[in-house]
Amino acid sequence: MAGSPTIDPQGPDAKRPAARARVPVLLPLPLAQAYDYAVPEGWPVPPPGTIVAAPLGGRVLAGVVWDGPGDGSVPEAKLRPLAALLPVPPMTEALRRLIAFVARWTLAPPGAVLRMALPVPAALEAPKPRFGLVLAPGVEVGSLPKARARVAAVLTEAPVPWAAAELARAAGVGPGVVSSMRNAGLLVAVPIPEAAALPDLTTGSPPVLSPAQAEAARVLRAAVAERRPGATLLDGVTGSGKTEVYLEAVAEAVAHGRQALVLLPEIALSAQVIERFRQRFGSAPAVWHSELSTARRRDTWRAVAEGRAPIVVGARSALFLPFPDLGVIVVDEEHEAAFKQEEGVTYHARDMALVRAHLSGIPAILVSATPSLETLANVERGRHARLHLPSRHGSAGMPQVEAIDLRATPPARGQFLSPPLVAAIEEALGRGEQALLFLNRRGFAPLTLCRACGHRFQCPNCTAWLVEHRYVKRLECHHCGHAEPVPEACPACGAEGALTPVGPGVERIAAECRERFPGARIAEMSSDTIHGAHSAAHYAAMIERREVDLVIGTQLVAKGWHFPHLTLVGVVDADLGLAGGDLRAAERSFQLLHQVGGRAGRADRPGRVLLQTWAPDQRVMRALVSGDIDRFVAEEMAERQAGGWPPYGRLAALIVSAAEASVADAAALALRRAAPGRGGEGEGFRVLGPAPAPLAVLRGQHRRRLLLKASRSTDVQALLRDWLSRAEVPRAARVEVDVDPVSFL
Ligand SMILES: Nc1ncnc2c1ncn2[C@@H]1O[C@H](COP(=O)(O)OP(=O)(O)OP(=O)(O)O)[C@@H](O)[C@H]1O
Ligand SMILES: [Zn+2]
Repeated sequence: MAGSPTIDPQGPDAKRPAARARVPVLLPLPLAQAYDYAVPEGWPVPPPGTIVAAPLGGRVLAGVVWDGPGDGSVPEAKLRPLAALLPVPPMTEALRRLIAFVARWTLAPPGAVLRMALPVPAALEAPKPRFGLVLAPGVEVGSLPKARARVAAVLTEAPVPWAAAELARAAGVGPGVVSSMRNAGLLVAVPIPEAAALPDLTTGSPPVLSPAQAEAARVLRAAVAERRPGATLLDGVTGSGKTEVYLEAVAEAVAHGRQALVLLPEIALSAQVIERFRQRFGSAPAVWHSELSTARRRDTWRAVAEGRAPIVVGARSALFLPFPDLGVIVVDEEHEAAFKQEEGVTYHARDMALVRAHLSGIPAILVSATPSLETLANVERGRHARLHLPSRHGSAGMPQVEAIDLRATPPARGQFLSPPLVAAIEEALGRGEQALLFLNRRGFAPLTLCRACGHRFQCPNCTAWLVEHRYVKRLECHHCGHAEPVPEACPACGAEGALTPVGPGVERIAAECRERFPGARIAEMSSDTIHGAHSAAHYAAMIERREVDLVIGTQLVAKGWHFPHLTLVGVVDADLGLAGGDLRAAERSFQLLHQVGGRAGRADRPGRVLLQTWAPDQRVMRALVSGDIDRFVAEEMAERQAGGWPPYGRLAALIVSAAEASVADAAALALRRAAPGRGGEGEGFRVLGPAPAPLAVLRGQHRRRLLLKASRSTDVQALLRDWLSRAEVPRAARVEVDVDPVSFL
């Protein structure tokens, strides 16, 4: 051993205490980085992904051992020790990398993203063991008095742990009998295993697919079976069976013992959709959305983490659930703006679903009858594959779409349904079929004014009119929730009885219909009448049972529903979505109206769609009438490309807000001055603004917007980070960053 260095165990090092292991822990708070913690002596060093409890200030929080070296800035002596290792499966590397990616992409602190992945602290605690009663060994049933014998008989017949109350009920005795038997040692408590059985997903039945459906299903099944990463657009007209096809991909994942995640816009998470899963698989999927109770969230989160939930159907936040072994991600209605979270971490769930699938090395399926231009551009670039279903299933054809030119056949004064639409409704009702009138505006009238002095009712907190809601007799702001009673007299001039509603909301259309079609049974469907999945299901069932003739609704009824007897769709104001200069106004209007129209004639009777418009020659109207989606997309793409707008360019918005207009202006100006490049212009990018946001005042906050417009190859995040670090924004102002904005309010 001569020459080799040796370590003297008695050397000076031995006298110092062994260096304590330290691990970085990311906590679910808006923190930019993980903090270091000491691993208490005798503990194994927890690997990245371990869910731990760690002290911060005076409290103890659940966090995740993070990747990479810690920041190392805290001297060892000051390092606080971990409080506990929590009894939950570790967070997978794919999910940790997703969190890091979302944080980088949206410029949100990683801890704020982590919070979305640890949304129910209660799920991280060990489930409390539950106990049930069984018969003590050796008890002679025959020797017991009558009441006790009845209890013993139940337990002999069904020797499983019983809850005391249930046992008493089953035996037909009072609860006192059970507790006295327990005290006497005749019954003993044993732990009840957690209700953890995997649902049986084999009893449902798939339909016989058409050749086109079967071919699409085959391709998707193969991708899932082989764990082939990459995204596929599954498109096809409304009612073509896209859902049936992606359910096959889900079935394939489940057959391989892997999990499947299906993301839906919150609004589409209806009982009807869940029922489709139940029918296909024989068992209900796990459901995840914002309305769940804490208990349901805790159970579902744990079931997912422990691999006991093979299929999860959820709104965008389901993207951050702790799947140990995901096999496929489906994003249904992928074009929906609702996938973008607008508050807090402003992420786009469709885009980040693609990231999660990529990080997990699994296929993603994007589903839509009217795909987003973003997705279509990715198909064009060869980044996504595409499967197309060309026609409606079975005998159902596409509905016939016609525009009603309001200039030629205007509604009568003070009314909103034109003579041709009224005639079509009468015909449909006369045939015993159902009609749907669509208007994407809640309430009775979007504006109230005084005929005497012209006073308009405006929200005191927002740049917005107050909307009259006649059933509750209130004027409401749809942005901040401000509400006030409708006054008798004009607050400006004092004139009485001079207040006039201007324009229609669904309540006003319903009123007009009640007058015009006195015998018709009318259902109004908007978020004023429908509170949550339960009441939506109630309405849907009434419509299915044909207890309703005429449905009047907002976008709540536009999507996903399948009502076989509904043959006529009337769009009250087809121009509504085109107002305002939003980049995506035409695209979104087309998608929405096409979806609404797609509710007509889905079964054996032909459907008809009537669009009331003042501009029948407008591009969107022509596209809807001709049904030529490809041409519309080509025209829209050409415009975006010419202007360098998404999907051919990139955008990021900075929204400045402050209680004082002058502070908002000063902050916006400071940002403008610090803008990257020369005068806000550089290689591949340009800063636009500041300008007052379309909602210049919202909830009492004055708002200004700046827009960074860049080429696709520009590193927008790097520009933004550098920009924000240099800008000296007054403390009283707030700056929000929205990368890839979807809303321009
Ligand atoms: N092969 C099939 N056999 C029997 N029924 C089918 C088949 N394909 C589709 N259907 C039925 O046709 C209707 C429309 O299908 P589905 O909802 O899957 O279409 P979709 O393309 O997802 O529609 P949308 O885009 O409007 O949501 C459903 O009631 C579905 O059960
Ligand atoms: Zn308001």
